[in-house]
Amino acid sequence: VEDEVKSSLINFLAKLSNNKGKSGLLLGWNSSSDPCKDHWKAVTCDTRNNFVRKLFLNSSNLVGELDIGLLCNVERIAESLTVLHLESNDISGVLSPDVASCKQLTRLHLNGNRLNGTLPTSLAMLNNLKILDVSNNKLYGTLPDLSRISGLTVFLAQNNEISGEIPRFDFSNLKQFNVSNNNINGVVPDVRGYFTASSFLGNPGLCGDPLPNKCPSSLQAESVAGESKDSSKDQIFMFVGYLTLALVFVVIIIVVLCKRRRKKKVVDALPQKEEAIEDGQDERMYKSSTIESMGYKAGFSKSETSFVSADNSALVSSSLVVLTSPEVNGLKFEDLLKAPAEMLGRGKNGSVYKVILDNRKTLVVKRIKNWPISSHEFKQRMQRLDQVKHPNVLPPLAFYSSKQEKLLVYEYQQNGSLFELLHGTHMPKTFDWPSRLGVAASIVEAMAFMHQELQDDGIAHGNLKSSNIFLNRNMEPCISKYGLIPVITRSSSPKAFKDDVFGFGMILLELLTGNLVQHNGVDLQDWVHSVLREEWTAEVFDKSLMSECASEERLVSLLQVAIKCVNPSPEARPTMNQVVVMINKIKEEEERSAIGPYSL
Ligand SMILES: Nc1ncnc2c1ncn2[C@@H]1O[C@H](COP(=O)(O)OP(=O)(O)OP(=O)(O)O)[C@@H](O)[C@H]1O
Repeated sequence: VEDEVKSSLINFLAKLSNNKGKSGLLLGWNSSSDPCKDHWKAVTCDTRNNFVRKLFLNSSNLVGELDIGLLCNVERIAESLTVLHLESNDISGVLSPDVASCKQLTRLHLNGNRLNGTLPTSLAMLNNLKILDVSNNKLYGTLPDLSRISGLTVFLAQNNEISGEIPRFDFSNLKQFNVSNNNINGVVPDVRGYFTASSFLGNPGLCGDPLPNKCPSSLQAESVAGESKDSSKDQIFMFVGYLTLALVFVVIIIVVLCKRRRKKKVVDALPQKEEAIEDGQDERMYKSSTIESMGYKAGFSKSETSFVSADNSALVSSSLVVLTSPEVNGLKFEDLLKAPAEMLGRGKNGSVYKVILDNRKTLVVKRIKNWPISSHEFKQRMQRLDQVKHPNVLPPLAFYSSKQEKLLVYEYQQNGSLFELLHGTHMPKTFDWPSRLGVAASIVEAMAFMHQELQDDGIAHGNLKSSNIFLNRNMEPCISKYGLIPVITRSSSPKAFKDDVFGFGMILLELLTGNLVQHNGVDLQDWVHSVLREEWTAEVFDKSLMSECASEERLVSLLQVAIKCVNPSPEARPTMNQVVVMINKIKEEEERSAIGPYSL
């Protein structure tokens, strides 16, 4: 490490410790040794190039003054320093605008000191910043506008003397936000339900949702007026945007109209009500309707429907085939048709409805249009799937098949999907590390079982993702929609099974990071790789896992399994059986550590 870097680090620490050069206080840093090669205390370096990466000077009894320029004005430091921990000391002084030169900073922890002055607006130039914690200081002045920092996930500034209004933030990106107990005034911006009142309380001049005190209408109007003034430039962009959208919309309508005209000529079977719903002409019909009223008479009449067992179903082509699950014993098509139905979702290949039967049993009917699979093959597949039952796989309960559409009936899962559990706004506090590991183990066990049973039939899951994993009434994972993919030719079949392994790897990454598969246009696996390349492994993990002190060793082991599963080359990915072995090993280690060494 160059002399300039060394002397700047020493001077920075000396100033923080009030120039009291006591050796203990200075952590033994001295100019005759090397911060990286001699492993200075509290310093982490990049082993490849000996650049200083992280400084851990938190809780170090530092009572001096902060001079961030001593670090950030040295190019070699500014270009490599990613993490700076100074929290829980007694440091005074101000954070100078020089901080902006430390461009690589991802975490800046200054909380729990006596810092005063205003946060510099130049903080907005720290494009890589993810965590900024300045809480519990004596900061005043207004908050800088950090909305340009797209990756900021934590902003904490509570318990200061900050005034002015809350500037713009991208609340959808933030995982933690707190400005409580300051002197902030004005209207709370639209936090879209991401944060509760506790993030804003203790600011007498602040009002509006989610705070209990409503804003006086004059203030509300002022804020709207203010916003509109600020956003005059935005409005021009928005106008251009809307114009483009309108044009696209017109083009789409023309294309849809042309298509519909062509379709009408070929198949004239769908009744008009159905078309209206599918084209979104009458949204009100979705709710409190029945499947029948939604046009499920399409292509067949009620009188044609009949209850038939799986065994002789192939003889009756236009009937609901009820499979062997006892839950739907005696289900008739009429029962489905007359039951109240609610649309849960609609994709490009069909829609999903929640149906409540007379006996209060709640089902889900998935309707798939134009699935390129012959009715014969579809029936064979459903009946094969019916033979292969696993407690963590949601079996199809019944199905209907015609040339244009297929219907599939599943049991409704009221606890929602794994996707909602991980990324929804109502995430319970209890989705801790042991539960996540348990969920991963159950999914992979079930998938390995299904693969083993169905490999010869060439039936893979085909779309394994967290939104297709539901939580049953015991909060155990249940894999849904197994095998709902186009027919796989024998030659492509091994790849489909390895694609399931990829899907499972992505679920592991979601469980470990708490992030979405796609975020701001970046694929989760690419993001994870980029963080690992930089040797910032701990930064990958979900903050809530870190804060509950989950074993980093086992988090890393599971991460390694995930990385193997998402290998770009399908052949290099492990089989589901191999993944089971790897995950069970981690689970056993976890269980051993929970029992503890003395209880044996
Ligand atoms: N068995 C079920 N129980 C409860 N909710 C369900 C069930 N099946 C689907 N849903 C819900 O219905 C909605 C639409 O389901 P669908 O399967 O079409 O989801 P999708 O993930 O958008 O589709 P795709 O997998 O084709 O991309 C989702 O909100 C899903 O959570």
